[in-house]
Amino acid sequence: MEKKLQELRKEIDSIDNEILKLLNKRMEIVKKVGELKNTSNSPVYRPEREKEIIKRLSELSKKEGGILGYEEIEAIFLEIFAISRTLERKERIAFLGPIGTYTHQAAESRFGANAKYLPLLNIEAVFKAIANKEAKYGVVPIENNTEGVVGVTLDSLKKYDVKIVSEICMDIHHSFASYQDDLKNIKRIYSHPQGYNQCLNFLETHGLLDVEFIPTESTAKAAQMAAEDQESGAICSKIAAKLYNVPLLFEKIEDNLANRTRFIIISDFKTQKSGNDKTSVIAKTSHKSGALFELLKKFKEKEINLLKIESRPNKDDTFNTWFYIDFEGHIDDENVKEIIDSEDMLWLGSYLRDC
Ligand SMILES: C=C(O[C@@H]1C=C(C(=O)O)C=C[C@H]1O)C(=O)O
Repeated sequence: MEKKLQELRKEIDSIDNEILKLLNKRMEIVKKVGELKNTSNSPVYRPEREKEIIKRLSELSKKEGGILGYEEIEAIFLEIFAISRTLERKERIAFLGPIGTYTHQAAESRFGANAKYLPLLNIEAVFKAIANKEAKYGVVPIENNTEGVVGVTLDSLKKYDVKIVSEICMDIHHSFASYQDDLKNIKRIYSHPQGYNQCLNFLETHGLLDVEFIPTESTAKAAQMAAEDQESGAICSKIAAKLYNVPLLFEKIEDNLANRTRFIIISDFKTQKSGNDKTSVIAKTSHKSGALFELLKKFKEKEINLLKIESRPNKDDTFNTWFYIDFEGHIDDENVKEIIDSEDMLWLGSYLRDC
C-alpha cells in the first residue's frame, strides 16, 4: 500500500506543478486586465463575469464527465477570483464586525481570506466608510428570511451616496456557547436581537427564556462578551465561539432550520447587466388616495416583476413613510430605466441576482 500511495502522491505533485504554472500564467493576464482597468479607472469587481465563468466551467465539467460539480467549482474559483482582484488593485473591504460575524463569513465567501478587511462595529459605519472612500466595498446584512429586513441598512441606503453592486445569500446557523455546563447557572445571555429572536424555541425548551437578555451589536460581539463573563451564554456563530474560545454547547439552535440571510455588497459604481439582475430603489409617494396603487400599476404596465416592497418611516414629526422596492431587471433595460426616470425614485443599484 505504501508504494502505491507514494506513486499516487507523485502523480498529484506533478499535477500540482501544472496547476501552479497555469495559475501563474492566469495571474499574469489578470494583472494586464488590472492595468487596463486602472488606466480607465473602472471597477475591478465584475460579479457577472465571475458568475459566467463558473457557469461555463461547470457545464464543461458536466459535459466531460468531470468529478467536480457546480458547488466545488464555485468554491475553488471564487478563491481564485478573490486573489486575482487583489492583484489587480488592493482594495479594502469594510464589513459589520467584529471578526467572526456572519457578515465576515459572507465577506470572505466573496473576497477570500487574503483580502484587506476593515471590521466596523455598526452598520452605519460601513456606509460611512464607503461614502468617505476609506474602503472600496462594504458588506452588510439587509434581510433575514425569519426576522425580516434590517431597518438600519435600508435607512442607510437612503442616507448615504453608495450603490448596491452585489448580493450574497447565506445559510445561518446559530450556536449556544458558554463556560457553564449546567444551564441553570447562566445569569445572562448575550446576542444580537435578531439572533436571539431566531432561537426562541430553543431558549424556551432549555428554560432560558427568563434569563436576562443583553443585546449586542453583533453575534460575534456576544461571543466576545461571553468570553469575559463566566456566568453567561452567547447565541453566536460557530466561528465566533471558536475565535473567542467559548465552549460550544449546542449547534443549529435556530427555530427555523431554513434560516437564511441576504447580505449586500455596497460600493460606488454601476455594475454591468448580466441578464439575471435585480434592481433596488427607494420610492416616495404623495400622500393622497391611490398613490401607491398608481405606482404599482406602472410596474404591471411595464411588465416588471416586483420582488419586495417594504415601508420605512420618514423619521420626522409625521407618520409618513417611504418605500424600499426590489424588482427584476437592470437599469440598462428600457422598461426599468423608464420607470425610474418617470417616478420620484432613488436608484440604489442593479446587480446580479443571488437570492
Ligand atoms: C480579471 C478580471 O477581474 C476580476 C477577476 C476575474 C477573474 O479572475 O477571472 C473576473 C472578474 C473580475 O471580478 C476581469 O474583469 O476579467
